[in-house]
Amino acid sequence: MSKTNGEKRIRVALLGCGVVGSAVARMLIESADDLRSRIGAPVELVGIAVRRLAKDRTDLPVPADLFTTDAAELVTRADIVVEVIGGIEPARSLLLSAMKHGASVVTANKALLAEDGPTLYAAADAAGVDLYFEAAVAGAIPILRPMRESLAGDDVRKVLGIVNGTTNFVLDKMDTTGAGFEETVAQAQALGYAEADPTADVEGFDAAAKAALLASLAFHTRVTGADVFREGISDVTAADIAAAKAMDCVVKLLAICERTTGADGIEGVSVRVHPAMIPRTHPLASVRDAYNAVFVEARAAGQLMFYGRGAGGDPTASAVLGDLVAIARHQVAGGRGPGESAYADLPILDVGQSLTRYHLSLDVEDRPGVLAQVAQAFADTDVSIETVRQHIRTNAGTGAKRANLVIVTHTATEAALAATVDALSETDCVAEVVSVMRVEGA
Ligand SMILES: NC(=O)c1ccc[n+]([C@@H]2O[C@H](COP(=O)([O-])OP(=O)(O)OC[C@H]3O[C@@H](n4cnc5c(N)ncnc54)[C@H](O)[C@@H]3O)[C@@H](O)[C@H]2O)c1
Ligand SMILES: N[C@@H](CCO)C(=O)O
Ligand code: NA
Repeated sequence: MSKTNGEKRIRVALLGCGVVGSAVARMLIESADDLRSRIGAPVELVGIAVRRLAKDRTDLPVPADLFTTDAAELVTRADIVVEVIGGIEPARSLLLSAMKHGASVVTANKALLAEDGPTLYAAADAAGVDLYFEAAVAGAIPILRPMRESLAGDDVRKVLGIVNGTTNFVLDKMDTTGAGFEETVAQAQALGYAEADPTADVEGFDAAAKAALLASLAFHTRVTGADVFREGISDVTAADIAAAKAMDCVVKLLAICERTTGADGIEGVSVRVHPAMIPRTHPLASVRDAYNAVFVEARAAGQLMFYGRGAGGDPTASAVLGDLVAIARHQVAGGRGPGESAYADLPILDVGQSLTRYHLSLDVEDRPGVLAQVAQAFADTDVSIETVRQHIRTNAGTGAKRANLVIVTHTATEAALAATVDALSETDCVAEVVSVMRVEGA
């Protein structure tokens, strides 16, 4: 902290002035009086690092001379550095330099934290400063601080969530309006939900980074984005959405983090992100639009649910400002927030050991013995069938008949199901395994 006219003030440097950064700048300026009262000292925005000075930012209530392209210099003269640039570099170097110069850090950068969080925690420890990142997971929803603080005395067993607004928006629109995939992704981008490169959202990288952060905090174990089994939604078709509807289900991109015992008897952490069918009666099915929701199951607390806006400038800025106030209070009153907690150091379980139910759609011949052959492929690979439905289709030209078989399994391991799919592909009456989707929450 520095002093002006004998009054302590907290100098804030903002790195990045995009969707989130501009909302943070606006809130810092417009709520200055309230923030001062809540913190016990005034907060002064001392600079905003941008890539181009020439851009028109006259809509922001910020003096033009606060903008700079020299982020490296800016981080050396702040008490709190807020990073909303995104990406690995230069964000990481800037944050490490900020901490070295004594600043605490607020970041919304899940990609960086999921790749190299321990380096940032170590730098925060070495400098005796705070590292807060509530905005990095599920935007406005308070979920990381509840995990780091409120649940610190409990034993978290499972975290199940919808943590990507863009994909939820896309899947919801596909379900309710029948709109196409590309069209809804473009809409999500225009609304400020999607990342600059929507691949990160659509292919599940964004959700995987968030799952890694949630699992690390929940299970006191280092989990990186690369440890997370990941499938995105780009292969989800209108037929999958219709198949889910026929089962009274919806398709959601889920992040699933579990502390569980694998088939080999070893306790570990299972973290996966993939699309799954969930029953329409499940609370997560009613998470619409770009909203996010996270379920937490803890031994003593039981089930908890966190719900709200997971993306967008203002909601994300709300989480950033919350962190900023927490840190500023520490700077006024002394003390630090929690650092890294990775003492449990549990192994990351292979995805092959995770258990779920599956929905399979098969294109098969329509002749005697087909069902028996298909059932044999399941029996041989130790996967138990729960239901089978068959629809006969007649080719209008040739009159030839084919069947579409829809099979839902009982709970099976991912490894066993993969073996079933291999066996089906080698069964001569099966023309194609059209789709395989996991079924959760039933
Ligand atoms: N948009 C959201 O809903 C949301 C929600 C939660 C977290 N986040 C995270 O917040 C961060 C920012 O996201 P965003 O949506 O505001 O992105 P954005 O692309 O709108 O903004 C990033 C800004 O940083 C600027 N920038 C890039 N490199 C820079 C540099 N070296 N110096 C100065 N400025 C630089 C870019 O020009 C851009 O204006 C990301 O880490 C993102 O994952 C975003
Ligand atoms: N692109 C992200 C922003 C929030 O991290 C989403 O769609 O949820
Ligand atoms: Na959050």
